[in-house]
Amino acid sequence: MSNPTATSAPQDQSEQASSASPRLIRIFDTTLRDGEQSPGASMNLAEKLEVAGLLQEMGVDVIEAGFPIASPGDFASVKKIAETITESTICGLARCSDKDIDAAADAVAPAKRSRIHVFLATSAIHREFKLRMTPDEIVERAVAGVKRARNRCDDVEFSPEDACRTEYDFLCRVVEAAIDAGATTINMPDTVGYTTPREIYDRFMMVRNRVPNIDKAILSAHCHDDLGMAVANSLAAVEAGAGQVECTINGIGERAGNAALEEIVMALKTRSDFYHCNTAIDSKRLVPASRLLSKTTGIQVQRNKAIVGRNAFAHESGIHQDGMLKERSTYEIMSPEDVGFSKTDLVLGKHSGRAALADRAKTLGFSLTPEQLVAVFEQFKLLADKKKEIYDGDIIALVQQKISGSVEEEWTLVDYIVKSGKTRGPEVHLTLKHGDEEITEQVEQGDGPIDAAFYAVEKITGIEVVCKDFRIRSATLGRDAIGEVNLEVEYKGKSYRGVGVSTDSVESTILAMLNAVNRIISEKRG
Ligand SMILES: CC(=O)SCCNC(=O)CCNC(=O)[C@H](O)C(C)(C)COP(=O)(O)OP(=O)(O)OC[C@H]1O[C@@H](n2cnc3c(N)ncnc32)[C@H](O)[C@@H]1OP(=O)(O)O
Ligand SMILES: CC(C)C(=O)C(=O)O
Ligand SMILES: [Mg+2]
Repeated sequence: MSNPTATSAPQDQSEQASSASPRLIRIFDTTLRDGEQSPGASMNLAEKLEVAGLLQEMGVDVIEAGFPIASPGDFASVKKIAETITESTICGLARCSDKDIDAAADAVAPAKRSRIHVFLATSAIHREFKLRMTPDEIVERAVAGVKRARNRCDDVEFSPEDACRTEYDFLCRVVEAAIDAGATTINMPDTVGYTTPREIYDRFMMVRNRVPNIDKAILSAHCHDDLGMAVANSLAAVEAGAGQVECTINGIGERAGNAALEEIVMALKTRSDFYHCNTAIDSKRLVPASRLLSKTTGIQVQRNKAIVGRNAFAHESGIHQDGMLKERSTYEIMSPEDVGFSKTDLVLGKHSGRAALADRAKTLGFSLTPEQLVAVFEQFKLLADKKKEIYDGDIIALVQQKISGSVEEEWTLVDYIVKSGKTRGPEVHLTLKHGDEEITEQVEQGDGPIDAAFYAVEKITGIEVVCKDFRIRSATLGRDAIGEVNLEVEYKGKSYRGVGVSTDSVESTILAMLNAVNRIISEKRG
């Protein structure tokens, strides 16, 4: 069974690779079949049609629309997709059994381009324990299945299930027989996600070198993610000459899932210098497709999921943000627009630095002086220690406090303790700083903790005011949102403003009050 003409260099059987033109890798999407085998991922007909429509728009070469014998609903949806989708090949799965193959053939018949995918396990474990068949019976059954499918459709894919745990000699025997029987694509699945990149590379090369009629079929990889290597294994198969990769949106699928389509596509695109391959996929549709599938199945992707996760193009650390602002390629190997995100996200948080803060403030319409930036940054870090994420509303509040509230800080807040309850009056223990001196007062009066905080500030600073207006608003959403206090006080017939922001509304009040007091003092001094 050796092939004397085979070379050891990877080459696609469908389109000869040349150093000048990249090799086209066919994308076979099985979201609607293997993906749907994911517990909790069942979709109804309308949902499947919507997903199939997006897959077509995206440029998927083959859509495996379902397993028609599985249920009348599966049959109906494969048929409807076959009637509706015109650009992609529509494929139906079948066991090597007459009724499966006939159902698949009937379901895909209306398609402009159709494929029947027959499979039969070949590994010793599956032969012995699941199918209870001898190797000869397997070959005979595979050949009969492929022939029956080929009688109904010109495009027949055969999968020796569990190929990656099948003995080399037997795998070659089955593959050769299936191609002789009319299979045009040979898919060698890693059904249980067991193989490794180097091993699958060797297996694909071995089949290409030893199966004499291998040039009559396209080789395909179908990898599962049980050990987290589905994408790496698929790409290793491509390196070994596979011309088709089977994958799913978001990597959904049986158990730990299949190779993620978006990762395969972007790896081939981003590293075209290495793989010298491309696909027909419009990568800008990857994020919309991911979102549609999550919405349809209710299965969300994790934030740090490659390509389509919310954090895939988000940077929080100051050093990275600074690099990104100077030159994007310092920390990004792909552009977010290329996969369908609107832009890079420089998330402001406790790891951010001045460069990102200044940039965000500028985007929000504030041009900060170096001194203002230092002051806002100090407040920002204090806030970031309290809050998980800092939103634009938080930044606006902080900047406004520093810009509009900017006044020499005669009195500053050191600390406060508030006690209050339904059955007891408020009690505020407040410490303020004046020059080098720290002054503490305990106040037990007022209609509530905010009123008591007012009294405490008045008592320590000796400045008694009449409150004319007091507004508190949440600067952002969420339980940890910062509260912004804006107040207007009257002192000796004149009005003064005060602004304070904090995640604690009592602290916002004290800061706003101190801001007003400092204005009064500053005006007194002229
Ligand atoms: C690796 C994969 O992803 S393979 C695809 C897996 N997907 C699914 O199974 C989803 C849809 N499946 C179903 O709805 C059902 O399993 C059906 C309708 C296909 C079959 O249901 P049932 O007839 O009740 O059989 P059941 O599922 O219990 O067992 C599978 C039978 O198929 C046989 N079988 C498994 N693979 C093949 C094959 N490729 N060719 C022929 N027979 C096969 C098994 O040996 C078993 O036969 P047995 O009943 O004689 O022991
Ligand atoms: C049906 C086959 C291709 C399969 O899904 C697998 O082996 O994982
Ligand atoms: Mg599978």
